[in-house]
Amino acid sequence: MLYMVHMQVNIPATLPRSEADRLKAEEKAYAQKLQQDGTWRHLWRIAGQYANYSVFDVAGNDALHEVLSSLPLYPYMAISVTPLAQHPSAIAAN
Ligand SMILES: O=C(O)C[C@H]1C=CC(=O)O1
Repeated sequence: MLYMVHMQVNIPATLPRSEADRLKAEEKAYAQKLQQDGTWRHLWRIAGQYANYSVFDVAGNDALHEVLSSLPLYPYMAISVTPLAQHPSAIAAN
């Protein structure tokens, strides 16, 4: 199943820079692994925001929750999820 996910990152100013940098590096490595294995299909920065729109391809709600809650930056994210269905006028099979 495909899900569009909006992630807004809110790292508190009280978190030490070294810890924030470590979490960002771990997040990048994990995000790239998930892109390589096809789970994280799209990752787009929202211009002007520390936020992204992503598309995930996972088995269902529980699998999506497992992936999202495993993200290193998860404790500092506000996440919203939109399930996607096929559009009858789409010419591409997704
Ligand atoms: O930067 C972000 O949007 C948050 C998160 C998503 C991928 C990644 O590397 O960090």
